[in-house]
Amino acid sequence: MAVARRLAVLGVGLIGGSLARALRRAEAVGEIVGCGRDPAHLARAVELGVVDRAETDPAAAVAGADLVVLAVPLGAMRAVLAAAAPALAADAVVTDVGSAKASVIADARAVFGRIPRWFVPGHPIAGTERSGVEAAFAELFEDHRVLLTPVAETDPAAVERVRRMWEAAGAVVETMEVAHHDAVLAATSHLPHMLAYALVDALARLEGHEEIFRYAAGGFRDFTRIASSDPVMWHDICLANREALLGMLRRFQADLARLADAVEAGDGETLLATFRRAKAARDAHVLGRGGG
Ligand SMILES: NC(=O)C1=CN([C@@H]2O[C@H](COP(=O)(O)OP(=O)(O)OC[C@H]3O[C@@H](n4cnc5c(N)ncnc54)[C@H](O)[C@@H]3O)[C@@H](O)[C@H]2O)C=CC1
Ligand SMILES: O=C(O)C(=O)Cc1ccc(O)cc1
Repeated sequence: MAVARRLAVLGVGLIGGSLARALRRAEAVGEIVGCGRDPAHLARAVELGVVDRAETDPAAAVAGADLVVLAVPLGAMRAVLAAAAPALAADAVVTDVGSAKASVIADARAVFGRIPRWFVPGHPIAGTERSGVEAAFAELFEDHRVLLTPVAETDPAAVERVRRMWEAAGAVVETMEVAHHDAVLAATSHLPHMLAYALVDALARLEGHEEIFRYAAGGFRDFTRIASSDPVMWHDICLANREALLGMLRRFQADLARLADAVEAGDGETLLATFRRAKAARDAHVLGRGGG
């Protein structure tokens, strides 16, 4: 089913590239125009067949497009949207894929002086620790959730178009209130990334860290995979979702301090109770066992 005549993807990396691949595979779009800063990366995106045509100027990329996806790091959203704004077609629907939503909405308000009715904030809850167009694949969003966070000004017809786009890419779309989205993602995604980065950094700064990493077991690899994620992207997410993330970090600090106290005091009961609670919660909610 066609979702766009011409799709413009601003930022042809892991997410923009995967979306382009998925929509092409579904034969859901006519032409796909990619936009980025680096001509070499763009040439590669064309060579790989991810986009049909590439532009380094966002205005040139969105000209004549009826669907525009902003897929740049959060810190670049405002500048890219501002550069594209003068060339947006009257019938264009614009959406984004940023990992935090209030900041992108503030960016749209800053660029247009209000939240445009055709702007639909969105976030695919799917990704990997890799980045760049080489890492993009069409199946990335299959059976994964995409959260759309429309505001009072958003046109329901625009939300519907973006919903159809993600469904064509194989995703399951839900809507969520903006602040709630940012609070939930701070807990489930942003905090875990901070913990993985902090753990690897702490160990990497220990004397003899080569030996420590050499003997790291599977659990360490599982827990720290996401510390290989792009530092600039995560710098941007932390700063864009500061308040919600800080709340989770402070809460976690207090819980970790309680665990340290239990270790210091030899308080096995507290340790066992914590581990049992965590195992039951993970088995139920993450593994889907035990009625989660
Ligand atoms: N990586 C992930 O797992 C997920 C990322 N996101 C969000 O998706 C967005 C993109 O992330 P990825 O695709 O992972 O990053 P990426 O690094 O793979 O791709 C970003 C692309 O944007 C381009 N870019 C950066 N600054 C630019 C600028 N000023 N002007 C034009 N192009 C620019 C880069 O050259 C690159 O091609 C971010 O906002 C991120 O928060 C959302 C869900 C998952
Ligand atoms: O690699 C992983 O496991 C991720 O958690 C990917 C991811 C990164 C950022 C998002 O906003 C959503 C998903």
